[in-house]
This record gives sequence, structure tokens and C-alpha cells, in this order.
Amino acid sequence: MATFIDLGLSETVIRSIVNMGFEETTPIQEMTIPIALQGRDLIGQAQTGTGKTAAYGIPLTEKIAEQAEQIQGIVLAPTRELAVQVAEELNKIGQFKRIHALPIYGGQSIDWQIRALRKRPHIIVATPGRLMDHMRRRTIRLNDIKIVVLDEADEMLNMGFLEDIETILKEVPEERQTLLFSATMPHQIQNIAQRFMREPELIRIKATGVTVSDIEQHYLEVPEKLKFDVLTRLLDIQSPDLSIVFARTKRRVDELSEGLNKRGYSAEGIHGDLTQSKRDSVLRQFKDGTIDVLVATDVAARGLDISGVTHVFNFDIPQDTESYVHRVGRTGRAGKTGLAITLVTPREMGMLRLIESVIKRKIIRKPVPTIIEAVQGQQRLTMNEILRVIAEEDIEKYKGIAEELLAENDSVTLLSAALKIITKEPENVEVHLTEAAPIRVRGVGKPRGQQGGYNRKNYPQRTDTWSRRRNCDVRGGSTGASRGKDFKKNG
Ligand SMILES: Nc1ncnc2c1ncn2[C@@H]1O[C@H](COP(=O)(O)OP(=O)(O)OP(=O)(O)O)[C@@H](O)[C@H]1O
Ligand SMILES: [Mg+2]
Repeated sequence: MATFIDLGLSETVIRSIVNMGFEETTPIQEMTIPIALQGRDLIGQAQTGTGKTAAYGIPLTEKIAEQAEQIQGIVLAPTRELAVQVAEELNKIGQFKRIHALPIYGGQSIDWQIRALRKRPHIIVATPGRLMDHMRRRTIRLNDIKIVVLDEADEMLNMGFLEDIETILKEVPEERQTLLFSATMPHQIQNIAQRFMREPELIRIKATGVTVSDIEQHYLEVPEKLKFDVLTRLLDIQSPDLSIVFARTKRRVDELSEGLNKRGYSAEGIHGDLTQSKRDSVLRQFKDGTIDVLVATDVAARGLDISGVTHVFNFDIPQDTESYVHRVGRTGRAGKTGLAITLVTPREMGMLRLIESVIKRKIIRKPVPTIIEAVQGQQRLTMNEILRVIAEEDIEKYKGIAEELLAENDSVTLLSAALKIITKEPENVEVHLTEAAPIRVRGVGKPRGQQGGYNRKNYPQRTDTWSRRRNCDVRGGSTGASRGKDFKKNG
């Protein structure tokens, strides 16, 4: 693995990279940074969590003239949260060069953004819809843009942003450099490449699968009606640090997070119908550990880098293979390990097989855990907590009352009662979810391997799922038809 010094970066940028704690380059960084520094267009594909942001962020920062007070670079991203995160990372990379990146996204006060734009950022990181707004108002001018980055380009296409991207790119000087990054590269990306890029170099980091090998991937076959109980059993047994539970629709997300709270978990939902301030506060609480379970639609599937996420649960199996790849990629990032568990109803087994064939990896079947295992999981948790308190905390002031109690009761009875009080009892509250129709694939049953390859043709047939797709969050068909309402919310 190369070091950043080998790549011929400036001293100020190296200093910030060291400050960020990066010691060696990741493979995508090693391969793309030198080419991007030469000014060439490129398409970079590498697994989730392998540092694609810095792979474009570093050359972008190098190419900005810090004295020139114009917007010289734009990064387009599909969701608001991702725009914020990318801008933060760019500001870290540019900290000593004094490069300033500003996120511009829908749902935030446009007046506030206009004021922030007066401070002359060098780079803006934008969702396409809101950038279009600013272009119309002439509060953002793109004449001095030298570099355009399309992060998660395939998702922006899924969301129906193609026309917006076209309009934006027409405003940008033609001699610009264009970089395009994602962990998944379905066929339509070629369209973008042909139309908007100049002889792009394709850099694909070869890996055995599309998903990261450090993410253990399991599935459980569970009837729809039992899914919620099984989820809470899994949470009790695994007791994850932070976990993300993905559900298919906004309504499911609301019902699930409410149900989880009723059963004593600290969970909050995030989806495109919430106000931006709610979305921001939920994400903040999740990052600082105030809530342990983030329940989300695919709005949180792409790009988000939250440390401490040990588990991803697909409460509903995703409706396409790319979504699977990105969802499970919210764990196991930057060399860490993670576990992804997908609940599959019997009729959705075809979809699971399709996912396996595309990611070229077997997802391991696990038995449905019993209530007894869930109870044992919680008891283990209590026991560990007690041992931790003995080792680490001051418990002197409780000893008097303990001795008093012990004078009249035997120690096993006493401790059992105490354990009962502090141990969370599983599944004590009934929770009902609105039933969801299964995701089905046409033409499954073919031997595995015949369906492989990254091809929209392999995807679930629109006719099967279209009506439900309209009810889901940021995802949709490749045409983006009838998705106006959703993507506006993210723009
Ligand atoms: N060279 C490096 N050394 C150590 N950590 C790194 C390095 N490059 C990036 N990281 C860290 O790895 C994590 C994942 O990076 P990033 O979010 O850029 O991944 P990604 O490839 O864009 O993933 P996704 O496909 O999910 O968007 C971040 O926390 C980032 O700070
Ligand atoms: Mg990324």
C-alpha cells in the first residue's frame, strides 16, 4: 500500500491527511488520486467504506486556488445528509490550505444559504434540486468551476435527477474535469460517461465481491407476521452498539420505530417526509449514541459514514441488489467488521438468491432465534454490566443496605430479584405493523450464475412492484417517472 507522500501531494494537504489519522492510502485512493491530479476524467468504483470521498476530495482540494474567491468545484450527492457529511470531510482535507466547502441542500433555509454563499466558499456540495434553485435565482454561478464530482451517480439517476444533472453540467465550463464515484455501477452510468465525460479512465478496485468481506452477512427466513418479534429477539441477543434497521416505506419506518420504543429500545426513524430539522436531530442523536437504533428507508443507505454501527438489519429485504450493497455497507467501514442480517419472507427467497448471485457471495442462513435465547441474551448483558460496575464504579454506599437485606434473605434470592428488576424482559408489548406485500423476482429458479452481472434487466420487474415503489422513499425506477414528489424532498 502506498503512502500519501508517494502520490506527490502538497505539504499542506499531507498535513491535514495526517491530522485525520490516515496513514496509508486505500486501494481506490492509490489508483485514482494520481490520475485525477493529472486532470483526467475518471470513474471510480470500489466497495463501500473504502475511502472514495477522500479519493476525490484530495485531488479536488489540491486543484483549488485558495486565493481565488470563486466556487471552483462542485460535488453532487443524492441526499442531504450525505452532502453535509462530504462537505465536512472536504473541510478537514482542506483545513490547512484554508479551503472552504459549503453544503447546499433542500429543506434548509435558502436565505441562510445565500448568506453563507456570500462568504465565498471554494467548493459546494449540493443535492441537485437545491443547486438548481440557486442557479435559477442566480445566487450560485458556475462559470469558474474546474472540477465536478458525481458521488453516488447511479443513485442520483435512480432518483430521477438525470435532467437536473444535465442542466447543471451545461452551465459548467466544458473544459472542466469530471469525476464519478460509487460502489455500484449499473449500466446507465455509461450514458452519463458518454455524454458528460471526456475519455474517462475506469478504475475498478477488484474484490471478490461487491460487498466488503469484513461484513458478515446472514439471513433468516421469517413469515411477515413474525418479523417484528424476530427483530427484537435479534436486538436482545446481539445487543449491538449502534444499529440501522432498514424498512421499505416511510410508514413502515414510523411503525417500526414506534414499536421498538414500546418495547423499550431507544430508536428513532429517518425518512424523506420528516422535516429537515427532525432528520438532522435524529442523525445527530444516533451519532452521539443518544439513540441506539436508527430505523430508516433507503434515504440512509448511501454513503453515510457513522462510526460504531456494528449491525445492519434489513427488516424488509431491499428491492434491488444495489440497495442491498449500500445498506449493508453502512457497517464494516474503514477496515472494521460488521454484521448484516436480512429478514426474508418465504415468498421473497427468489430476491435473496438474486442478491447472492449479483454480489457473488453466499448469504448464510441462520435459524430463527427463540424467546429463550433472547432472554438469555439480556441476562448475559445484565451480568456483564454488573461485573463492569464491580470493576469500575464506586458502590460503597450501597453496601450497608445490601448487608441489611442479606441478614433476612439468602443471597441467591436477593440477587435474582435484583436481576429481574434490571433485566429487560423481551416481547412484553404487542406490536402490529401494517402488512407489506413481498418483493418478488420474475424468472428466478434459474441456476445461480446465469443471472449474474450488473444489469438492470436482472432487476425485479417493474410491473410487480411499481405501485409499492411509489410509496417508498428515495428509490425508484431508472426512469424516475412519477417520483417528482420524493426527489424534490431531497433536493
Ligand atoms: N486512507 C485512509 N486511512 C484510514 N481511514 C480512511 C482512509 N480513507 C478514508 N478513511 C475513512 O474510511 C471511512 C469510509 O470512507 P468513505 O465514507 O469515503 O467511504 P466510501 O468508499 O465513500 O463508502 P460508500 O460507498 O459507503 O460511500 C471514513 O470514516 C474515512 O474517514
Ligand atoms: Mg461515499
